[in-house]
Amino acid sequence: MADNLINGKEIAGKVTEKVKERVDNLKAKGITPGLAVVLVGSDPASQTYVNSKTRTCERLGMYSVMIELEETISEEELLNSVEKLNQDEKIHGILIQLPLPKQINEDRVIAAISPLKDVDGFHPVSVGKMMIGQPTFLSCTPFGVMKLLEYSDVEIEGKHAVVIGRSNIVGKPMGQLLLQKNATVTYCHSKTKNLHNHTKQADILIVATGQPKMIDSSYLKEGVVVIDVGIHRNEDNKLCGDVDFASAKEVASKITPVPGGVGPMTIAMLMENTCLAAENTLDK
Ligand SMILES: NC(=O)C1=CN([C@@H]2O[C@H](COP(=O)(O)OP(=O)(O)OC[C@H]3O[C@@H](n4cnc5c(N)ncnc54)[C@H](OP(=O)(O)O)[C@@H]3O)[C@@H](O)[C@H]2O)C=CC1
Ligand SMILES: Nc1nc(=O)c2c([nH]1)NC[C@@H]1CN(c3ccc(C(=O)N[C@@H](CCC(=O)O)C(=O)O)cc3)C=[N+]21
Repeated sequence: MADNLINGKEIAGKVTEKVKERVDNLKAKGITPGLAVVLVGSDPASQTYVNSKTRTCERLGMYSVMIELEETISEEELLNSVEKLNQDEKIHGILIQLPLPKQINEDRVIAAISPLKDVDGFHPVSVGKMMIGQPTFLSCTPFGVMKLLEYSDVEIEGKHAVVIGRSNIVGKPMGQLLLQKNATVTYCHSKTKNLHNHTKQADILIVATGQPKMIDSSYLKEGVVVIDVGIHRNEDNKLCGDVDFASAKEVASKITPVPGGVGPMTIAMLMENTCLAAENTLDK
């Protein structure tokens, strides 16, 4: 049943094509959108994402720098690097790859990013604006999921959307964006009782639990749209999501795979946000 697949890779390609046009327009005006990716330590998974971000920048003709810092760096040193990037006119977007090592307070580092360059949408100013429906940088993963739904002609208004997960970067903003499109939203999390009862009511189910293959067809209503945000790499280097794809695809009307679902969209939205950050400097 390949026909119920939501092809994130393909949709991300369409999104980045549009970004490319905007990049070309900006370049004609003398501005090259620039992204700085800060990577602390050498976690191989993080390295993969970071490489793919800088590669996509190159493909779109954007400027990108990768700043690699030692695992043992102090919070103060990291804050100094962030401040330098805040001041750097060639840099329009700053992404600090999470998680950070234990000695560093993530909240303080995120708060140090200029909200004008917060292309991840993690800064409290961006989150606050999103909550009250003002234009701002939206967190790339939930923003990417909204784009996936839009491109796949999934109706949201009046539908029951169930979000499993309530992290600040995925679950929480995800529910808000669906609410803004007039879905009825239920949040589930690790303390939720009778998870099946909630998920069985979902017309749209967003899974961001960080638990490999946790959601199988027993959690699903026939015809549900399933979006799998999860990403895990197993022993033999194969990727899987938080959804048991083989089981869920038999019941879902539409479903995202892993890889090739939400992941590529996260990167596409990061490019769009960086382009927007560069466009915003024109208005000043
Ligand atoms: N594709 C992409 O671009 C991205 C993918 N990811 C992936 O998405 C997934 C979620 O990421 P993230 O939000 O950062 O993860 P977190 O670990 O921060 O959050 C997981 C959430 O799931 C809830 N949860 C955990 N176990 C259960 C359970 N058994 N039943 C119900 N709820 C549960 C937790 O509840 P509680 O709050 O009670 O602890 C928590 O709210 C991960 O697999 C991650 O790798 C993340 C970012 C981007
Ligand atoms: N500040 C910050 N911002 C992030 O957006 C952020 C972060 N930190 N920390 C880690 C998570 C994870 N994340 C992914 C991005 C792309 C893919 C992606 O493109 N995945 C491909 C597969 C890539 C592969 O082959 O490994 C796919 O799903 O098809 C996955 C995961 C962003 N994150």
